[in-house]
Amino acid sequence: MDLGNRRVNGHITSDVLETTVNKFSKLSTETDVECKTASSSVASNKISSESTSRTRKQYPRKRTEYIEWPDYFMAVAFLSAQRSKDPSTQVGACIVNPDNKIVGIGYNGMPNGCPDDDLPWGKDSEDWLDRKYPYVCHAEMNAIMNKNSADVKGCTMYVAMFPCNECAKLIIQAGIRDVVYYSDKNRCKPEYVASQRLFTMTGVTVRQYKPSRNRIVIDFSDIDAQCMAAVHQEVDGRDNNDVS
Ligand SMILES: O=c1ccn([C@H]2C[C@H](O)[C@@H](COP(=O)(O)O)O2)c(=O)[nH]1
Repeated sequence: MDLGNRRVNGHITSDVLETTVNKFSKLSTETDVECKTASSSVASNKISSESTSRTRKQYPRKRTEYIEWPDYFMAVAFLSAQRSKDPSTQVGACIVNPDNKIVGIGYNGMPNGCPDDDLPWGKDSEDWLDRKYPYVCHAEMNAIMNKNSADVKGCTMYVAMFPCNECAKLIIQAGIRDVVYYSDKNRCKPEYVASQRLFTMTGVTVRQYKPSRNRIVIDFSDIDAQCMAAVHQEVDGRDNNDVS
């Protein structure tokens, strides 16, 4: 069945989904009216007025403060960045397929098996080998390497920073077609000018993310405040016992 879904940047827009849902609910209401009309020939006035009110049933409306797809994916990238141990810049990336499924997440960090404490995290040492740059894996690279699907062809990458030239190469080679970034603070540096060149040549679309809200707060007490209070009580109790 053709649901009439429209895609923007490979994503089904929520307004289209809503229209589709409305189409379906209209269809079921019309069917309902037909059934009621047939039965009304044998029913009393009372029954027919009951059925009219039933066809106008008002369901509780959906929640409207839900986060939109782009905010959701960028927030996942930002949350992932919080895993980074880089003291100056934390970057996160989230790869999304055309069905709005997340297929890879990554943040900047040292390669697997390299202890975080044995490598430098600074950027100013005189000796290049004593800086973080030769060692750290970029968020984009990690997101691609961490993919949980066969490939990431035709996907969109949401990333906290405009990708550098090395990441641009990886993005292109992996078949990612769209990049949505948040910060462009480095864009005038040569390696970022190079990435823009590569993206333009290969037709990878790049756009800056404009958040529809300033903050997305994760509050563990949102779902079950009582549970949260109980957990705190338990932790406080344990702390008090430790002291005595
Ligand atoms: O496209 C990029 C560019 C950089 N990163 C990472 C690499 C480093 O850990 C930091 C940059 O450190 P600065 O101190 O800001 O020079 O960001 C990345 O993941 N992706």
